Amino acid sequence: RPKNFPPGPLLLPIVGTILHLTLDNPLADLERLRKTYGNVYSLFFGSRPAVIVNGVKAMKEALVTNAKDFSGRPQDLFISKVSKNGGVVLADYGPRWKDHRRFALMTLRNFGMGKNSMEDRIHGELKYTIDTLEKSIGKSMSPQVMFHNASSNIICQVLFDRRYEYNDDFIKVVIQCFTENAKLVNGPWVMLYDSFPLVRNLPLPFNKAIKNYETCQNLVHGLVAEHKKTKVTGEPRDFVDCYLDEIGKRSDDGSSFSEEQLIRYLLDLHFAGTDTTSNTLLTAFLYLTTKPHIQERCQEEIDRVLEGKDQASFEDRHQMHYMQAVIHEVQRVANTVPLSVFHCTTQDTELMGYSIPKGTLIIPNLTSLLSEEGQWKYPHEFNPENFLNEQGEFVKPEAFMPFSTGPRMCLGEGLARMELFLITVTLLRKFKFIWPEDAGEPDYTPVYGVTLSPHPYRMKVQPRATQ
Ligand code: HEM
Repeated sequence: RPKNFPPGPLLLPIVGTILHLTLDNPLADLERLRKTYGNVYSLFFGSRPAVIVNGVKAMKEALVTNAKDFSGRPQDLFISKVSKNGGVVLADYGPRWKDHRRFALMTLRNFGMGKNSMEDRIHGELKYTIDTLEKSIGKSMSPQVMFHNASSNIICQVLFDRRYEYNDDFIKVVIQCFTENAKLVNGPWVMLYDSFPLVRNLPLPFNKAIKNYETCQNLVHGLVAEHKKTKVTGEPRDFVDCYLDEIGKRSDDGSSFSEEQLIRYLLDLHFAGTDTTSNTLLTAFLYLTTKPHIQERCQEEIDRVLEGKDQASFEDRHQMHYMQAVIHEVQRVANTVPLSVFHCTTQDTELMGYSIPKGTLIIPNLTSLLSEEGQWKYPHEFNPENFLNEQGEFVKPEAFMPFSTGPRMCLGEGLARMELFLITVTLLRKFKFIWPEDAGEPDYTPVYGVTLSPHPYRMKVQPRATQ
């Protein structure tokens, strides 16, 4: 370890500290190491040094106070190879990332306003979700495909101005690729790829992720080609049109906006906006279905606040303290992006008194915040009281950072929060969700990957008597 580098377990030649991790799910090991070495410690993936950042204090010092030093992205990991360093999620800290991030935030904001607002798009998609659930009344159904397609369609409407039927081949292929890659990318084979350059050319399972990415790239390429044929300059229908207009505007200044970038950017946004939201919704309905007293209390609040209204609006959340607490508690236990997206130091820097050289891999362990002792009333159980004060009002503890923090924080947070609220409230208002008698004990342990997801489950659906 370099001088004054964060401590960590014994380093072995060639393997580094990799033997301290269970490669198919290292989360429990990372917690065990935090207990031994403190909130800032180091690991070596082969010869590559990494610093694991845990707990609110260290996370804020790194990602907010010293944001500039800690906002890079490593450029030589497997995922960067898969996406050929394009897009925004994995772009290194610098002008290309900044320009693209600003552009996406502005475009998402513009599509959030006006007549065909984001709320309308979400409610539009909810009609199909409701239809799917109505067809399942009296039977037990698996909600996986439904929630993946709903989240995917909401972002597809913003990106491509279109939605897909739930059995459409395009969307089936894309979602299959996304869900596979979400598990491959933080999985054991990729960990080996990132740690040991010698294995990179072997025909190991990580090559499937590259193929999946290429498949999606080709499909999206077709959509961009179609847009180019039909678009009218200055009258953007969606994100693709806005970006193509932007390429036109910036054609002379050596800009980083290009069609190749656009395709990777679309895949980034589509993936980042689908797998995360749908896995959080799956977690929400797993808990709501298996904890009927919580479901009923949400429904009482929803009925009271929405009495006489056709549909929920995002503004209604301010009158729904309990519902808000439940959704946030779902996000806390869902821990959907457990190790965030890996960061990297942009220059030699310091963290909690330790020295960290430029180029060090930084792993923000968001898991450590979401169950940090001292930050939560009930860190290790599902309990909406974690977000309620003595008066029963909704409060958000500072350790609630499922979207991370600082300049690289999730740029889809606003959209994701709106989706989670409107979808959960609308479905709970209309239906009662029941855990099937023959389904056995619910399994709350998540399946590990770059995103965590619940194990597949089934639920029964009944129309609500009040509807
Ligand atoms: C429950 C849903 C979601 C969760 C929990 C989540 C969480 C995260 C996290 C932890 C990061 C990494 C931040 C960092 O590196 O510090 C991230 C980045 C990102 N997310 Fe989300 N996300 C969600 C939904 C969305 C949606 C709906 C979109 C699409 C609009 C989106 C787009 C992005 C993008 C583009 C980045 C990269 C930002 C950058 O590198 O500058 N996310 N998200």
